Amino acid sequence: MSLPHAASPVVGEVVVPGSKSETNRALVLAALADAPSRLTGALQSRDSDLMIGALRKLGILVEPSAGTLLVTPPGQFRGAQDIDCGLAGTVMRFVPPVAALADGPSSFVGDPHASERPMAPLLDGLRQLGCRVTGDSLPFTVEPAGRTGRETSIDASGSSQFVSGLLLIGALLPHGLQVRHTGATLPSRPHIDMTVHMLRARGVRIDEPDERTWVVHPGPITALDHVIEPDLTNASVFLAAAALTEGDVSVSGWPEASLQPGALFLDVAERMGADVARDVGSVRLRGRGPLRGIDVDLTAASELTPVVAALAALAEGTTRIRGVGHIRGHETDRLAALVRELARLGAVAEETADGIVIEGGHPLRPTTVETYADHRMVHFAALVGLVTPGTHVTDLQCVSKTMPDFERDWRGLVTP
Ligand SMILES: O=C(O)C1=C[C@@H](OP(=O)(O)O)[C@@H](O)[C@H](O)C1
Ligand SMILES: C=C(OP(=O)(O)O)C(=O)O
Repeated sequence: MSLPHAASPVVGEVVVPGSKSETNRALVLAALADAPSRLTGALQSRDSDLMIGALRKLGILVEPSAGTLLVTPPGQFRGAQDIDCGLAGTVMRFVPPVAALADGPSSFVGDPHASERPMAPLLDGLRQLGCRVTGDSLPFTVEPAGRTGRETSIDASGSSQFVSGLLLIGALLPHGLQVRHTGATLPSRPHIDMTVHMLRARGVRIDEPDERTWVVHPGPITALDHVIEPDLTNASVFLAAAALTEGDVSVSGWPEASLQPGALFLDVAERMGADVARDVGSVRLRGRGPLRGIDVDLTAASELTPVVAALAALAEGTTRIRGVGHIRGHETDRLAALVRELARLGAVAEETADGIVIEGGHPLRPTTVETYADHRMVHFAALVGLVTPGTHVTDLQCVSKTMPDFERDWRGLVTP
């Protein structure tokens, strides 16, 4: 599948769909709440469809109604077989804890590569709460037997989603829940903060006695109608197009304050030399000539790595991305995938223990970029393709994980 080349600077305004992270949390919290909730602006994509499918199997009612989703929790969750997680981290890490509240065992399955994604710390956490769990990666089963524990100690250096998944159900456990992170590093902290924030907004009391401990007090999760923000990590792809082509792109609906780590892209782009104007309700990025390589720690926002890697390959000088070793466990081993595809494009890049170093400024040659079923590898390839005519991808379909209309919106922006 060929990707569009930008014959002139990319200029335009884009509206991106709802945040995957917020949508899937809002769905789970609505399922756990004490009454029905209405979600507005929810993402419609493979990951949100998988979340809805998984929750429906456990007995939750999700009904589209006038452009919103009405979510009705069941009186009692029911155990279910073959709950499909696809390749969605939020489904495989957030739904098993919900299944731990069901009336019987549940089993979970996923895409072939999903079995490579780390699960053991979350499943250990459920075991510490008293569940019987078979398996340490997909497929696995969760049996709620004897769920009386209150304290969990887990190593969440592989994914912040282990912490978020447990926190989501904490208030509904008889004695609440304490989660303690034992590992040396903790990625994607803003995503944990998003979980805590959304729980607090629903009346849940959570203490954070130190940087690695969360205490959730028992009590109801109050139903809340929720308006979901646009997905800022997905927005970064469109903004990056302006950075690369001396263009001018605005994203409307940009929240004034957001816990999404995608918002950190604006700082990265500024440091690389783009002009960013933050206005009320929108953000505008203008490219101002060649970008420059930077040394950047993306521990908090590792989702941005493929986009930043594309900019780095086309920037002057060296870019070092640190703090993202755990993305070897994302949709694919993203560090290996990026290094391999950058080499195929003629760029110079190497993996480090916790990231990637990319030497910019080497002329890229057109090639067919392998996507490894990873939506963000399509974003990477699309950005390279803007300035490298003849770039193709093996599979565009995988963008449907979070942005089914990516191809339409991208072509609409690049070749209006
Ligand atoms: O909780 C979430 O919604 C997410 C947390 C992060 O996971 P990791 O901590 O595994 O990076 C992020 O990369 C992922 O895309 C979404
Ligand atoms: C890591 C990602 O997804 P997931 O929610 O499947 O972990 C991502 O979207 O970049």
